[in-house]
Amino acid sequence: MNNIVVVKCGGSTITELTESFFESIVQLKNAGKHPIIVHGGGPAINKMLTQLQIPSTFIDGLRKTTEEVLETAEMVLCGKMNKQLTRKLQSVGAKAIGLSGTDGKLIVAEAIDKEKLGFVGEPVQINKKLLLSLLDSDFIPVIAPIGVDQSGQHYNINADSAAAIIAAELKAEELVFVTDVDGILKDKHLLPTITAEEIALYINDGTIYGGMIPKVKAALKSLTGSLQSVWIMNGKGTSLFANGTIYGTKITKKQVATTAT
Ligand SMILES: Nc1ncnc2c1ncn2[C@@H]1O[C@H](COP(=O)(O)OP(=O)(O)O)[C@@H](O)[C@H]1O
Ligand SMILES: CC(=O)N[C@@H](CCC(=O)OP(=O)(O)O)C(=O)O
Repeated sequence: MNNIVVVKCGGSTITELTESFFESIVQLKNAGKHPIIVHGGGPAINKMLTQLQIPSTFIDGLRKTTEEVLETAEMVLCGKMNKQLTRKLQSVGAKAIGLSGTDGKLIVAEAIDKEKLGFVGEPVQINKKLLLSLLDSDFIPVIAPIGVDQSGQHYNINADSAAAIIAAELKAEELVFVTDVDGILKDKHLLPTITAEEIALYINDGTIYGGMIPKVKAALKSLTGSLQSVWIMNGKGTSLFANGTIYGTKITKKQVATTAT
C-alpha cells in the first residue's frame, strides 16, 4: 500500500494539540494518504507515578521500567492517552480506532537490557496484516507503545521507536515526529536538515540530549527503502502540513538543499 504517513504525537505536546491539528490528519486522509498515529505520554506517566509515589529514572531518554512502572505506563498509555486521542480524532470526523501494541500482537518486543532498563522493550516485529486491513477499511489507527513477547510478557516501548518500526515495516512515505520544539536546535537555532553524521556528532557533544536521543536514533533506524526523510516538528498551534509544507527539521540519509516536502 502506498501513501502511508506515520505521525508520532509526543507526550510533551499531546494536551496542546489543537482542533486544527486533528483536522489536518483528516485532510491527509481525504487527500488519499493513510495516516497512522503512534503516541507517547511521558509527562502523563510521570504525573501518575508521582501520585502513586513510584520512583522512576531515565537512562539516555528511556524510562527504567520496573513491574510497578510498567503497570502504570500501560494504564496511562493504553487507557488514558490512547482513548483521549482517539476521541479527539473522532470529534473532527475521523474513523479512528485506538489500539495498543498488545492488541493482535501489533508490536512484538523483546527486552533491550533487562538488568539496566527492566521491562523496556525493543520493537522487533509488527502485525502488518492487521494494520493494512485497518487502513484498507479506512480506519486511522491510534497506537499506544506497549508491546508483548511470545510468552505474553508486556513491555514499555519508547513511542519514537514504535513509530519508526511501523513506518519502516509498512514502507511508509513519511514519518513525522510531533513534539514540543520546532525541530532540532543548535545554539538555539533550528537546523532545517540534519544527516546521520551530524546526529552522531551532536549526540557526542551534548547538543542532542534527553528525549531527543531516542527520537533521532529511531529516525535513523527507520530511514530505509521508501522512507527517504523523517521530520521533527512542533505540535503547538499549527496544523500538520500548513500549505503542504512542514516547518521543522528534516532528517535525511544525505544532506539535501530543500526544507519542505
Ligand atoms: N538539540 C535539541 N533540539 C531540540 N530539543 C532538544 C535537543 N536536545 C534535546 N532536546 C529536548 O528534547 C525534547 C523533546 O523530547 P521529549 O521530551 O521526549 O518529547 P516527546 O514527548 O515529544 O517525545 C525537547 O523538549 C528538548 O528538551
Ligand atoms: C521506555 C520508555 O521510555 N517509554 C516511554 C513511553 C512513552 C513515550 O515514549 O512518551 P513520549 O513520546 O512522551 O516520550 C515512557 O515510559 O515514558
